[in-house]
Amino acid sequence: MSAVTVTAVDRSYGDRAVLDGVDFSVELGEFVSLIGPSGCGKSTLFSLVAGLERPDSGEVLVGGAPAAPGRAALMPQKDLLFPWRSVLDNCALGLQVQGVSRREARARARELLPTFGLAGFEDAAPGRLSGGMRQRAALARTVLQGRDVLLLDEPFGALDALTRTEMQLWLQKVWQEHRWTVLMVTHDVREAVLLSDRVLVLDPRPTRVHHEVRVTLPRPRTAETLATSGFVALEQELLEHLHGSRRADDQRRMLSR
Ligand SMILES: Nc1ncnc2c1ncn2[C@@H]1O[C@H](COP(=O)(O)OP(=O)(O)OP(=O)(O)O)[C@@H](O)[C@H]1O
Repeated sequence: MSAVTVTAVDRSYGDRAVLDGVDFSVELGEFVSLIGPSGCGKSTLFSLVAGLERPDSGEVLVGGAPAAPGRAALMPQKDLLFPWRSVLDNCALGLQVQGVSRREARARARELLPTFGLAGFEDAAPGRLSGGMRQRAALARTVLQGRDVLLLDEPFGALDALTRTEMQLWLQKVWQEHRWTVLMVTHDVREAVLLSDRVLVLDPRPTRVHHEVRVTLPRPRTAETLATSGFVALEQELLEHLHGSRRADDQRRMLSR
């Protein structure tokens, strides 16, 4: 059984079709990335998998059952840490919302924080953390919810290039240890290849998956992997498909004028 199955999903807003026949699946413990141009419906797709919205037609299954709130944990683009709560209390929040007592939620968060490089920062206010640390805290809060699937929406988009690479390598390490099932949206082709088992390219307006790349590069992938011919070839293949879909999108827009 797949962790996530999206079958023939359509979604429109008014008379505007955003998703049209989207099909894909994510296997248990797999790391899959979605890439596509801005505004192509990635966040809409995430809302459907998170069970926050329903498709007009088609089916979204998480763990074999229809998507519903509470099956997948969503880490939004902005970290949304509350400035007035400590790092520990921010991380515990996801569990408290599920009805876990504050004491128990804090204990579980305290246990996990060292893995996320946040030992010693439990009582700090989020404002004292670097950008990378804030993202690790937001990810800890997401992971702590103990859901079947993690949905990461451009988790490192706001970080500088050096911190971003560090965070990607760190995420790969903790993912290899824990084997969460991850579906990640990113605009960064390099990030997608570095982290994923498979990368799906979305063709916009209306959106569907139009190309899939399987990344079989051995793990752990390192900073050196980025320069290998195998890595560069995959990056190139994805860029060609991404630009191809962008060109097709421009043509469609020209024709509809
Ligand atoms: N609630 C809504 N009502 C009307 N239109 C919407 C709604 N939500 C999204 N849209 C439209 O659907 C399209 C897809 O939006 P969505 O946010 O899913 O794209 P995205 O790929 O996540 O964008 P980005 O990469 O910029 O974050 C956009 O054109 C957007 O304007």
